Amino acid sequence: MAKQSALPELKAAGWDSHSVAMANVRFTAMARRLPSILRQAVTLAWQASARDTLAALVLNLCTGVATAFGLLATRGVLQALFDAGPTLERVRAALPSLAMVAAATAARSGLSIAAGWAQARLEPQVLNTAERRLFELTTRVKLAAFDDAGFSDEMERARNRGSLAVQFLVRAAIDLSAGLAGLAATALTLALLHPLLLGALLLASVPAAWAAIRAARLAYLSNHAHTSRRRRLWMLADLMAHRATAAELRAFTMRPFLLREYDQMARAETVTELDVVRRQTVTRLIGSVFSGIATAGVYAVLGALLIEGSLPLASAGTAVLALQAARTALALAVTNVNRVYEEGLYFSDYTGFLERAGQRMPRIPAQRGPLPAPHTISVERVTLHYADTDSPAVTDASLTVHHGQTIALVGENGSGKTSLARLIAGLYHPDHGAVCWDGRSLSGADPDDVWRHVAMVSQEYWHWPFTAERNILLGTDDEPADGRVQAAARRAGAHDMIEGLPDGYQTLLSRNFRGGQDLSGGQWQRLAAARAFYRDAPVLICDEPSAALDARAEHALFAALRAGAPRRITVLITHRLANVRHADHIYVLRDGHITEHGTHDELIAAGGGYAELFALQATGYATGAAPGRPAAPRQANGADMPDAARQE
Ligand SMILES: Nc1ncnc2c1ncn2[C@@H]1O[C@H](COP(=O)(O)OP(=O)(O)OP(=O)(O)O)[C@@H](O)[C@H]1O
Repeated sequence: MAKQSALPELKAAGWDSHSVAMANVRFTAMARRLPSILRQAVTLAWQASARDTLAALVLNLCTGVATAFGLLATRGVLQALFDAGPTLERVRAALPSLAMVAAATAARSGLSIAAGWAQARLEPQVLNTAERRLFELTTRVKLAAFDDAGFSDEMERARNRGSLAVQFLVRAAIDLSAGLAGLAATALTLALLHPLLLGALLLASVPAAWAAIRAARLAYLSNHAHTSRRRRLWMLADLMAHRATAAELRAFTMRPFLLREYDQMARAETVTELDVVRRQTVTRLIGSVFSGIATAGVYAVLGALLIEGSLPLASAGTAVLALQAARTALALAVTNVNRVYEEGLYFSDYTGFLERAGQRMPRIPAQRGPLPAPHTISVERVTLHYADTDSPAVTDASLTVHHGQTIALVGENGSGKTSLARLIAGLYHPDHGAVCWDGRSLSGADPDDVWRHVAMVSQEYWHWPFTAERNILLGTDDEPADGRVQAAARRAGAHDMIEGLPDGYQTLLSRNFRGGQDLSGGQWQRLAAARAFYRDAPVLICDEPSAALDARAEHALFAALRAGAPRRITVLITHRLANVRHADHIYVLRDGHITEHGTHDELIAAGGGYAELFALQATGYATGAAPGRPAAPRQANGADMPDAARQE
């Protein structure tokens, strides 16, 4: 019996309902939507490059005019050839029209090539514009938005398919303009030959257009319904083919489990896709049958007009050619109506995301002048609730810290230390209470203004795939010439390690690129600390800055932090309590509440939770040390510290 998937069912997110509703609209409503999709596509293309958009559209229009011109010239040729008289004279009489046919054909080819060139130039510009607009928002939205699973899903759809859809949509819209121009040209020719033929042609176009739009809708609906499953498939594919997971996957013999999960998802996905393909094929088949019947009807009308004598033979011959050209133009138009509609649906994911991301932007206050570096940070009875969680991560917490002071946040896992630090740094805003820098609430400040003053060594730092030097310079536009990078690396104990890399500071730190190198966890952490030292910000937040460091590096790092402390406000989070003894004030958190606070000595004397945890750790280090008494320091002095930890 097949095993059940170990992963929980995915729920549809609330934000999704609008696009489900949109995708479920009826055929007529879809047809009504097309002009608005086209308008948006042309607007975007115009913003990317007005010149190339105009060129592509006008050149396609001119191609259509050349087609009509060519067809009407053909009628002149046929009229001359079907006239009474000797053959040579008839051919001679047809020559001017023949020359016009040749000129129209050459013009049509030239114009169509030029239109293709304008379109080819336009497409990458459109993609860049669309992506740039997306990334402007994703790098600016409130951090809290990323806690909402729906937002991440939506962002993924907009990023992976949505921005590509913009490019495809513009391509389809311009191809559609070419198809429509061709269709208009042939329609005009037919209308000039006999108005009844035009009506018949328009009727014949309906079934093909219906089939195209319905097939597109089916594909979108299926894709839409399975985004979550596809994400899970990609996630599994990533887990099975990634350098970072390769070792753990083997050590925990996870291969059968992951492959089984993959099989289950892939099977369900294939069944769905085949179902969509079957329904699309049936739709296209019905469309083709009706389209064929309608075309036969058009030729029947043509025959009737000819027999009745209301259409001369030369015009009938031209009408046959025009109908053939109309079929080609119709096929182009219908294919691209299909594409425009389909891409328009994905495009709505993109525009919808832009709109909703726009609503999650931080509120920039009316100008109050730049926020100066804080002398005092006060946290006033703050409570923070993450999205989709039942209980708050921080509850009614208050603290104050002044320039030159170091505070430490300690407590068990999940007690709210990182969350409180994020509030202090203005990365999140509290639901209740306020975080104030010199009396000014961060909720009313420009976030960039706040972060300018903050350096952060976070618990989960990213391995940025840049050179070692750029990893330290991150977030600055500095030209690294004055030795400050090396000085920061020395303070973080990273200089010797970087010098030992094949290209020193210019070594690319990513194995995804040729010649790139990777670092150990501790080496990356030193680099993260060097980045914070380089930034030399007035507020320094260190969240478990030494979790991956060896004892010597850890000692050096904390010595460097202490040395620089008088120049800034330092917020320190660590589970190694020996490192917080020097803090001016220690706050102990439990379940989001500050349960104790004071200096190390005060907290030890109080004999509460901090004293208990400290004693527990101390006994682990000092064999024979009595619980409640600190362990002997691991380094009596800084003599064997790497680099210049005592430089600050
Ligand atoms: N982005 C988030 N979205 C939802 N819940 C979160 C988020 N970040 C943290 N939490 C939850 O908030 C609570 C506090 O987390 P926080 O990371 O602040 O704890 P911590 O004290 O720093 O823990 P640790 O010592 O393990 O780093 C935890 O219950 C955690 O699951």
